[in-house]
Amino acid sequence: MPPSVCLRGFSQLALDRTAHASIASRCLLTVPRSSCFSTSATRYANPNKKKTGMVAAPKRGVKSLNVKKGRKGVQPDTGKRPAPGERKAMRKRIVLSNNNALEVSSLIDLDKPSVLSKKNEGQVKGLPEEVVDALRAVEAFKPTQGWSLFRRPATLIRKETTQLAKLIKEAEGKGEGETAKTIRRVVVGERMSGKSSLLLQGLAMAFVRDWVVVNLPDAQDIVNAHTEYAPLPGSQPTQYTQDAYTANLLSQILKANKKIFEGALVTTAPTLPLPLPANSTLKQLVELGIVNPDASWPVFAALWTELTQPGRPPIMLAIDGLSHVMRNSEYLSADVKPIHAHDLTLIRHFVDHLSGKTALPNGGMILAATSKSNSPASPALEFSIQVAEARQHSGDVPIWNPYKNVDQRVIDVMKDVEVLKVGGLSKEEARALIEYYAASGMLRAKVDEPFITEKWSLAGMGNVGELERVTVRLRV
Ligand SMILES: Nc1ncnc2c1ncn2[C@@H]1O[C@H](COP(=O)(O)OP(=O)(O)OP(=O)(O)O)[C@@H](O)[C@H]1O
Repeated sequence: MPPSVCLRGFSQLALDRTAHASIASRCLLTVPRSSCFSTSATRYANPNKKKTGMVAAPKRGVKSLNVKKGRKGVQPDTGKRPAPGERKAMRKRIVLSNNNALEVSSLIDLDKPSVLSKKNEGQVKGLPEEVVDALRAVEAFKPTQGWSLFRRPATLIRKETTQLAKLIKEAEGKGEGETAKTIRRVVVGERMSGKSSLLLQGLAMAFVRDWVVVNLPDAQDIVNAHTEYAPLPGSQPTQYTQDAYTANLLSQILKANKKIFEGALVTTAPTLPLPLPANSTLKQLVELGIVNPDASWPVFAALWTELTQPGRPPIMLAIDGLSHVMRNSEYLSADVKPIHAHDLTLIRHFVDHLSGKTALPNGGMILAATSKSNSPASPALEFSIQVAEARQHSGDVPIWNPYKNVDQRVIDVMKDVEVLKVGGLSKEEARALIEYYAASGMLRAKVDEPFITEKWSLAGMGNVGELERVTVRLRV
């Protein structure tokens, strides 16, 4: 008698075989001529015809399973395309309020009697609502600046702001024995040191003091060949007008200075290509150029003549991104030669004032800001700035390398312009700004001496843009 273990083994084997047989028979029923457990025999017997045989090209418009275009799983973008100009509008969008920030109850606005006072130094001051509107109209706010972080626009009055305020006072010439002056300055400094913001503060002070403000918000827009241009008839050497840009500039000037223009009558007899009714106001004159861009340059010239008549307010003429206009523009002349930026009428108008060739009889300021983030190379401007700095600090005046070509037109414009250098904030200024950030609820940290010292050092000894970045933009 075989042992029971052997019998159990045999019976199990028999059961398995019957099971295999039944599965095999089922497989044979469904897939004849192919084995369930090994496909190799079948594969060798029927080699894949697709690899060797010809496949008809997929028909156009018919989705073929065998033809896949692009990466696997990537769906074609069927979203709505942005309308022309929509992306630029988004990029240039200015947000001046943050509803999540707290209202700072201690914030006092700048006002006409005290705006130029030295007492404001080291304090954060609010910009009055009408000044905010005017600054917005002249595109003084930049999308890269931190306005969208706070409840409403406010700015730190730093020592450079006080210097600028002193110059504005000097330009007004309202003190005893003083006369109105034309002050010319170029704002220079490190990247994000607050040059554009200082220019904005200058414009704000001018608005508060009821000056006429003309701002060329971004020099790049004037020279990058994005706007139409045409030679000015009778100009020698040829100058070029930019009608669309000038008409838009006139509309910005009108929005920002509406109150003054509404109350001032045209006193000269300007030569215009279109008739102007008798006893028109400056507002009507400007509107003529806005509605008829072809007449925009003669209207701008006529407006300037009007503004320089005796008894008119002082003028603030400003530009941001100076290096863009201190070189050739992107425009080409009729003989396909680059047009120098100084041959564009608007820029010519600006540089004539910056160089001191034309003065402002009622006083005022020509203010230009350089940029370190968006500035094309202008060796002549950089050299002129170095010379001006050396002159002001009685240092060694650098000498131009005689083997290098120089843009003499730039050197001539800049030859006696002074610079206003924007440095780092002092610790007291940094404290005032950090305390304002904390009061706005945008900084949730204990503000004490070690904290201020740490942030001031992290910001490269008080670089205001870096200070903003390491405190409120990073959310410590
Ligand atoms: N007086 C100020 N009060 C408050 N914030 C300021 C002040 N000045 C500058 N800032 C902030 O510092 C940042 C840099 O300022 P701004 O854009 O004026 O620098 P910039 O020197 O013009 O820079 P760039 O060289 O890159 O053109 C901005 O976010 C701005 O909000």
